[in-house]
Parts: sequence; C-alpha cells; structure tokens
Amino acid sequence: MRHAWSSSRLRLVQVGTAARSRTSLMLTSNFCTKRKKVARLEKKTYTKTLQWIVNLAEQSLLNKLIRRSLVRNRNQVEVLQADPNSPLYSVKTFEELRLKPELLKGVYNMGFNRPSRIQENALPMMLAQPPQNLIAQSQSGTGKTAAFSLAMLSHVNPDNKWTQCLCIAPTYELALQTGQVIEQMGKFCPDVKLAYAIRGNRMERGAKLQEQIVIGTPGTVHDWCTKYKLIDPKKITMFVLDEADVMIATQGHRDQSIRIHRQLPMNCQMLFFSATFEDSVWRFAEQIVPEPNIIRLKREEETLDTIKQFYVNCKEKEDKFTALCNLYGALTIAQAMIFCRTRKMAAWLTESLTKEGHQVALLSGEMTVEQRAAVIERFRSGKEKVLVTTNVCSRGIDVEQVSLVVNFDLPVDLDGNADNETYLHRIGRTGRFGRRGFAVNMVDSQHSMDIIKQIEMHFDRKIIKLDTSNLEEMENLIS
Ligand SMILES: Nc1ncnc2c1ncn2[C@@H]1O[C@H](COP(=O)(O)OP(=O)(O)OP(=O)(O)O)[C@@H](O)[C@H]1O
Repeated sequence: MRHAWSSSRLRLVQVGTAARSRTSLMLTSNFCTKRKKVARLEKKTYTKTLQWIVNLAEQSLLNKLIRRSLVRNRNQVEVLQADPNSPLYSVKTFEELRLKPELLKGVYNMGFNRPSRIQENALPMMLAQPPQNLIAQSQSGTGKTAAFSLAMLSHVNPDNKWTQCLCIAPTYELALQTGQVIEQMGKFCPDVKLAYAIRGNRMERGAKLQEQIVIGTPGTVHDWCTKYKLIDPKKITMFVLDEADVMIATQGHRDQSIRIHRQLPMNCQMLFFSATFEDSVWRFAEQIVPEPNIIRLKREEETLDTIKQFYVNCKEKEDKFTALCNLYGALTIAQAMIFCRTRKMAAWLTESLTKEGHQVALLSGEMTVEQRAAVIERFRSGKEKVLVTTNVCSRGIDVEQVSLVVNFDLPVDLDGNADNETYLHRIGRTGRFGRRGFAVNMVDSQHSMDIIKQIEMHFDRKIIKLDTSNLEEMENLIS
C-alpha cells in the first residue's frame, strides 16, 4: 500500500490532462455556436463526472486504508493490552469492574474488549462507596473520556429527574465529542438523559432540567446554574473536570470553573482528568480537591512509544511545504493534522495544499463555534484528509484515523520557550488507543532547534532528525 495516496493522485493528474486535451480538440474542430454550447456543456459534465470518479476512488482508497488499519489496530491493541508496560494494559475485564449490564452492553457495542490501565485503575475509585475524589493523569488517547463517562453513567439514579453529574470541558467541540461518547455508551440506559450546556443551546429560564447528566463549557454551565437556574448546583453529586490542567491554569476558564465549584455541596465527588499536569497546576488541583486519590504519571511515561517523533530542518515556509509534500510521497497517510502558529500561515498552507490537490479543511479561532464543530465533523467522517489548524483543537479531539501530526510551527509559550503540554496534546491527536502515529516538527531556526532540545529534555525522549529529500532514509526511519 506504500505510495498508494500519491499514485492515486498521479492517476488523477494524468486523467485530467487527457480530459483537457480531448475537450480542447472538440472545441477547435467546430465553429458553430450551437455546437460550442453543446461542447461547453459536455466539457462541464465530463469534468464533473471525472471529479466524481476521482472523489469516489479517493473515498474507496481511504475506506480500504481504514479497514486495513482497523484490522491491524485490533491486533495491535490486543498485543498492547497484554503488555504490562503499555498504558492499555489491564488485568481485569469490564465485568470485573462491576459495570451494570446495560453499560457492559454499551462498551461492547462500541467495540471495546478490555479496559485500559486508566479505566481499570480509576473506575473502582470513582465508583467506590462512600464516594472518593480523584485527580488522574493518563497519556492522550488511552481512554480517560471513556472512563469518566462510564463513571457518570454508573453514578446517576435514573429515577431522579434532576441533574446529578456535571462535566466541564474547555471547548464547545470537546463538550460535543464527550457528549457523543456518553450517548453511545449509555445507549442501553434509556432512562438516563444528557443535556448540552453549550453556546447556542437556548433554554427556558427557570425550567429545571430533568437530564441527569450535563456536559458543557464553563461559561454556559455557570449561566445555567446561576443566571437561568436550570440546574440546582446543591444537587450535584459528581463533578468532572476534563482537561483539568487547562481549566485551572487559564484565567477565564479558572474563574468560571472555581465559581461553579464553589456552589457545589461539600460532599460532591470531584474527578479531575488530564494527560498533562504542570507541577504548579497539580499542586493547585490538590488544594481544591479534598483528600484526592491520585493517579500520576512519571515524566518519562507521558509520551507514547507508539508515536514516533521526528524533526525536519527547513529554512522558509516554502521548504516546510516541500518537506510536507515529500512526507506524503513516502508515507501512507490516512488523515493528518497540521498545526500553525498564526491564522495567516494556516490560510496560506491550506491554499497551497489545496492547489496540490489535497482535500484540506481549515480550522481557526475566528470561526464561530458551530462552524468549527462542522469542520471537525467533516474531517472525522473522512470528507477531508488534512486538517490545518492553529492551536484551537490541540486537545482532546479524537479522530482515530489521524496517522500524522505536523507541527508546521512549534508550540511556544508567551516567553518563547517550549510549551511542553501543548506539544504533548498536539502529538496525541495521533496514536489513539494503540494506533501507530508519526509526529513531525518543522525546525526553521536556531530558536526552534533549541525548542526541540527543550522538549527532548523535558520528556527524556529523542526526537529524530529526518531528511525528507532522502526517500530511502525516510522509509527506513519511518517503517
Ligand atoms: N477500553 C477500550 N477499548 C478500545 N478502545 C477504547 C477503549 N477506551 C477508549 N477507547 C477508544 O480510544 C480512543 C481514545 O479514547 P479517549 O478519547 O477516551 O482518550 P483520552 O485519554 O480521553 O484522550 P485525550 O487525552 O486526547 O483526551 C477513542 O476512540 C475511544 O473510543
């Protein structure tokens, strides 16, 4: 299957050229206006049909890739789940975690066979009686969302028609995605209902919600609790903070989250989850969560072995673009996510990739949340194979088929130092639940080389140099 994508594009170019010459022949051989009109129409139909065939071919190629990678991945997950060194390893089965039969049906229906380590360790703590608080860290894509979704679905009493679990996520699209996981998992729990506290979801003021679980973003959840009085915070018995580090480290989120947190009853169970926790953020989390159980990774465990990390030396943005095209020539890439620092760069890259014939989606901060969610949905369904973005979706977004993440610009903090947490979240968009993934960093200056060194030191993990003009070397390194 190597080169499959590039060879399909080659065919597309050849067919396109043939089509152009045939149509131009047809046009020059006929001087009659009517005939010209017909010819124009024929050309249009011909081009449309061609485009349709090409789309179909690409779609079926992608489907084939997806099917192959699903089979390969099923085997890979089974191997990893039996390897005590893998974060997917577990000793217990879902049955042994004492999930209700309808939830067991839900997880098996989603294709899960065994729990991952975080699920195996966190679920007993989250379901213990009396309730226990938890601050938990686990590598990206290892099943944290699934773990706390199961905890909420297990926790609620379906007979009580009021909100009992509150889950907060940092972005609209992440709240939607988590909501979809809860809905899928709770498919066989018809009496458990879920409401989305996200922008645009208007509710009647004062009409108390009957949904037992509410998932939302901090601002809207806060409004629903205080301004609209849709939720009685005193009746909340489980509070989940997803991407907890960013929720307590970024000013706006922290203020809202703390305001919500203050209204909850003293005995409300607190569950904080993230793949990353800077030391200071961890200390702060421990201050606001009383007597927590703690699941914490060692620094060197934070990166996943299944994601291979590289850097490529490039001078200008044009070199980065060429390197990217070379990568496409050498790798079989189902879907890719590319991170840029500015909207301008993201727009330029999107245009350049589109001109090259790639199906590209652009996601950036100036879009409305609904537009952003629609772009992610199209990408998730495979309509676009490349997603170019600024930092807006570095966290949490779960698209299984992403096999390549490119840092077109490296993530830096306000002082220009390496932003290690963002780096980890970005590369974690690939290598989901045991899948293989590649992360490629474009290095365009001494400063960005220093950042690579900082990242290497921070995670104690080598980032390997890749020469994208040397196909043979590249194939050896990435195979
Ligand atoms: N036990 C399991 N067996 C098989 N697949 C699973 C299991 N648990 C979760 N998954 C799948 O693994 C993928 C990643 O899971 P999830 O999104 O819960 O990870 P996460 O740790 O929350 O990731 P992130 O840190 O990026 O937020 C999802 O596609 C999910 O459906």
